[in-house]
Amino acid sequence: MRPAGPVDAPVAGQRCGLIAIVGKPNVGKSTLLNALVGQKISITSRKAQTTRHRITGMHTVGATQFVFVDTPGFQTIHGNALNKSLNKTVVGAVADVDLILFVVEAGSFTPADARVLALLGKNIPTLLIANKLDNVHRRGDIAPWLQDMQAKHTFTEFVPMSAKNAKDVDRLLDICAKYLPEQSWWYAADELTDRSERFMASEMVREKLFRLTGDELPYTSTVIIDKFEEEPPAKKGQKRLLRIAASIVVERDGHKAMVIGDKGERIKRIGMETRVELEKLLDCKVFIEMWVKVRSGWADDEARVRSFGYE
Ligand SMILES: Nc1nc2c(ncn2[C@@H]2O[C@H](COP(=O)(O)OP(=O)(O)OP(=O)(O)O)[C@@H](O)[C@H]2O)c(=O)[nH]1
Repeated sequence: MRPAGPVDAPVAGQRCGLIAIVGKPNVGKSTLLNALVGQKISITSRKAQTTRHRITGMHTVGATQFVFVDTPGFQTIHGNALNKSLNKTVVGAVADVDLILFVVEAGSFTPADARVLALLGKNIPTLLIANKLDNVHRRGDIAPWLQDMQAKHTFTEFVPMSAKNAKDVDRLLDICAKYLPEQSWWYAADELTDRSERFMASEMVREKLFRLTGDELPYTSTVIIDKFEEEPPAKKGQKRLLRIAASIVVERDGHKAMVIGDKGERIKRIGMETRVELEKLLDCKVFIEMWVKVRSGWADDEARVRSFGYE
């Protein structure tokens, strides 16, 4: 998982290291990653289990390069092939990092949180991120809750915060910096992610899909990018053009109708919102075509899960 080596010769005073963000579904891991990186690189939604891949996001400030890994929310309820693959990703992500951010909702600790915590070794410094503090109205309740939490695991520090509050996020970056070893940076200072533009496009479609279908569509739907072609700018001063064709794969005909929406309204909107955000993120013009395909039982079929890129 660690990159092969420094991009440049060692530079005195530089710090660089890996930070894993772990927690049960929906506690705000992707929101936190985006805030820490300062750009939207990981999708978020109100629906649990939107994140399926390990995403590396970078943030370089001063002499320090933070390299973040986002993990899928640890899923223990369903034992299908997709979920087994998700769980393996989480265990792999925490084995080899310099710091772990264990994210929970402030004031809450459920059996699902406990199952994730049980995966974390004792040797890697772990911060308890008590997120969504803005939802806690009785702040006095937090101190006794933190004491209970210390009895569950030896956390190096407690960080009550809100991933939506910029000051809290800056404070967390300062805290993280001191856990990173002195070594040369792995990436250039302006790199934000090691995922490809093609991957970012599929994630963006997936986010719009989840947001615009509300709770109706099961998380077993997925997105495949069938075409991703780049054309250089036609004239100087213009932007390059990306031609993208994306398929939304669902399990049933009824789900297909849901994604398409009345007179195709919903799929049109998914395409339009994806285009607007991708144009901003990738600084280019985007032309996107969308299709909906039905492949029943794909989430239960291990070979298919692999062929869709979930190892
Ligand atoms: N009020 C409040 N809401 C938050 C905060 N952080 C995240 N959220 C919301 O919590 C929901 C889940 O956030 P995500 O970032 O998608 O959660 P996740 O842990 O990555 O979820 P999975 O992908 O399911 O593992 C979204 O609706 C966020 O807007 C916070 O600090 N305060």
